[in-house]
Parts: sequence; structure tokens; C-alpha cells
Amino acid sequence: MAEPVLEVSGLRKVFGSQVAVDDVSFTVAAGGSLGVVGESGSGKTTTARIIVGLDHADAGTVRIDGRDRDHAGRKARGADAGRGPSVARSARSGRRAERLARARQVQMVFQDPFLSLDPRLPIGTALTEVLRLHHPDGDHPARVTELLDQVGLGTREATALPRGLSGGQRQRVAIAKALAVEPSVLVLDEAVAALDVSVQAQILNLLADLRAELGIAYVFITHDLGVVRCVTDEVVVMRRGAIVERGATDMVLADPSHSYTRLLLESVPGPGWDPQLITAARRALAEAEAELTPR
Ligand SMILES: Nc1ncnc2c1ncn2[C@@H]1O[C@H](COP(=O)(O)OP(=O)(O)OP(=O)(O)O)[C@@H](O)[C@H]1O
Repeated sequence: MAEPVLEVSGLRKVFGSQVAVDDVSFTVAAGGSLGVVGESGSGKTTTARIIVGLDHADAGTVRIDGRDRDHAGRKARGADAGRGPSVARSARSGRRAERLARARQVQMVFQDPFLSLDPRLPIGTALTEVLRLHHPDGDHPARVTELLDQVGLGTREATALPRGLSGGQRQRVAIAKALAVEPSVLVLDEAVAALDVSVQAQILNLLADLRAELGIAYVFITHDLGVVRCVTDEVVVMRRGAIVERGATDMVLADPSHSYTRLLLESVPGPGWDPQLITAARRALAEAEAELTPR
């Protein structure tokens, strides 16, 4: 078994009276792929945001490449409190270095690629900016060509603005931007949910190829067990902030032990399903879920 590249332990996050994440722990092996599934509101995105540092946990730890994700930041902030301006300046540059170091550990791809793309920047320029920030000494034009090639894009796309690309192409660019940083872990939050089914399949194939080629580890946040089946080795199922089931993806999907996972599985559309049936199945799932919930 490969060393874990990501170790999430005892994460907890509360918003007001809502426990969004409740004692969540899992590991992802180097080059591994973990699916985090659950219906809307089960705490998936909050878990992802804590892993990438967009949110802080109330309790628990995230270790990437054996390093505690929050430790350096907390230590710097605590030690610098109430000191003079030069210490504050050096603390700021320390925090910047820390942010860059974190970015090189983990990157995130969102459902809506517009969030990570500047509408005014041609794609090639956007990629060059990332390279200048994270890898200032490299051969940037060659690397931009290589990155575009890795995600199945070419010179036409390099000069295009984000609005000149299709949804699938924009998501390829978002993936290229994340890869440009060369992170150990890529967190993908509903990264194919907004795409047509055929484009979804292309992006999932691309992600599978990139993992094999680069050895990057994935955390796939999704409500869609079909996606999990395609691109993950292991899966955790979240419900109401907590993990209710975990295991090898094929085992969990073939023989789920928790009633909630069985409900999720029943809502996965198969061949020949039409959108109305899918909507009806989702409604039935919500009703069944409400029945499972203790009053
Ligand atoms: N910033 C916030 N302020 C208040 N409550 C929040 C905030 N973020 C999340 N929550 C609540 O925490 C719970 C978990 O939300 P989260 O977005 O993590 O779930 P999710 O499984 O990712 O759902 P979805 O698939 O709809 O994004 C929900 O009840 C949500 O309303």
C-alpha cells in the first residue's frame, strides 16, 4: 500500500447550529483517487474547502505530504500578534510563501470553470501567469504548450478568451491551470456536473489518463455515483456531515452496507433513463431520505 499523500483526521465544522462536518477522517494514497459522495448538504464541499484551505476546521487536521496543513499558518499568526511594522511585513511575506507552498500541495477544480478563469486573459497568458508565480525559472512557452497538449487543447485555444471556448474546453483549461502548479493532490468539486453526458465522459477519461501519467492523487467530490464508478478506487459516503460508509469503490457499489448508500445507488440513472424519470427518482430519494431521518 502506497504512503498516504493526504490524511484527513477528525475534521469538524459548525455553522451556527448546523454541524456541517462531523468527525470526518480518511486518507488518500499517493496517486490514489477517493470519491466523496452524498446528497446535497451532506458536507462534501465544506470538507473540500477545508482540505484546500478555503475554510478552517473547528477541529481536526489535514496533512498533505506528511505536513500539517494549518500548523505553519497558525504558528506564524500567533507569534507575530502585536509586533512592529517590520515584523508585520515579514509575517506578510511569510504568509505569502506559505500560501504558495500550500497551493503546490493541493489545487481545486470547481464545477464552474469561470470561477478560476480571468475573462480578460487569453488561456495561454493565464497559464503563463500561474507558471511565473509557482515555477519562475521554467521555460514557460514550452510548458504552456505541454500543459495544453496534456488536456487535449492546442494553439487555437492558447490565444482564445474563456468566453470563446465550450464548457468542456473551459474545464480542460481549469484542469491545466491546476496541473501547472504541480500539486500532489487535486480536489475536484462536482467538476463534471455542469457538462453534457458525452463531454462528462471525455473529461473523466482525461482525468483518468492524467492520473496514470502524472501520479497525482484525486479527491472527487460528487453527488453522482456514476462518476465515482468511473474514476475512483475508494469511496466515502457522507450523510449529514458524517461518513456512514467507506471502502473500495467496486465493493461499496456492488454491495453497499448502509441503507443511505443503497438509496443513492437506486437514484443513479442507467441507460435509457429520461430526464423526467431521473427527476422522479431524485424526488423519491429525497422522500426516502426524509423517512430515514430521526424526528
Ligand atoms: N458558509 C456557510 N454558512 C452557513 N452554513 C453553511 C455554509 N456552508 C455550508 N453550510 C451548511 O453546511 C451543510 C453542508 O454543506 P455543504 O455545502 O458542505 O454540503 P454538500 O454536500 O457539498 O452540498 P452541495 O452538494 O449542495 O454543495 C449544509 O447544511 C449547508 O447549508
